[in-house]
Amino acid sequence: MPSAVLPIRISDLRLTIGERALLGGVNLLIRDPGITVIMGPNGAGKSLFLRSLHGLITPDHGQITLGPMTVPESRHQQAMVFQHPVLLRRTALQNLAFAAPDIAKSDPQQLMAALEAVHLADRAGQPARMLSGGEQQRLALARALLSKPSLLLLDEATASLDPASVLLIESLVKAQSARGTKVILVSHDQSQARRLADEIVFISNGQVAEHRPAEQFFSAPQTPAAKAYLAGEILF
Ligand SMILES: Nc1ncnc2c1ncn2[C@@H]1O[C@H](COP(=O)(O)OP(=O)(O)OP(=O)(O)O)[C@@H](O)[C@H]1O
Repeated sequence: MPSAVLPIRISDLRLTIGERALLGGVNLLIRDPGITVIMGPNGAGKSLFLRSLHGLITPDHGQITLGPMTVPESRHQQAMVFQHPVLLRRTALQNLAFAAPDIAKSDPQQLMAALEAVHLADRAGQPARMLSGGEQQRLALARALLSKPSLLLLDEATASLDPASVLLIESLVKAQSARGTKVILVSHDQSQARRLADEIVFISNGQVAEHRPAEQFFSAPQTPAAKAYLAGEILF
């Protein structure tokens, strides 16, 4: 079944701070389920864009609709994972219980199952903030998935993890996508984007420069900015 948040329509999204247009009129139509990877140089506006989708930032201008919903209306169907997870000073299990009090009351076994799914069942009673970076990120993902989101947003969620942790998170994200959750993730990691992406959105200077199927983007990028980015040339 297609995700309830599709299609995602973004029209003329603008955000200016001082004299700088950080988002300079983003237009994008995401129709397809699967995994959309957002790429682009540092400072291009990828995080601002993702945060706008999640309602953490209100742009000055423009519209976002997700299926029939506005951002506030779809918010309870969305979950977001950040590069640096924010966890409570409680155990791993208590972090999940706090995020999902209804489940904690009605079906606490589900919380243990969520920990098992991210290979953290044996860490249930440990303080979350004492877990390693990779373990904390797995816990953040388990927390995000508890709500069975229609839209999962990840902002460089694997940027500081070791290869095994990266692959585990990727496999969980792929499995969630296969269950019908629309996934939009920001990544600079070209190998990761090739492994995960159905399509690529390339953002440059606060605008969408390319939006194409992943294999086409990687084999024949169209814009000078995307060509330079993929070639590892620094863009300022
Ligand atoms: N609250 C803010 N006030 C002023 N400028 C901001 C603010 N938040 C972000 N910016 C600027 O907006 C630009 C885009 O930021 P954003 O975090 O979206 O970039 P990004 O594409 O995610 O970059 P990176 O790949 O480095 O994470 C950057 O130049 C950043 O400095």
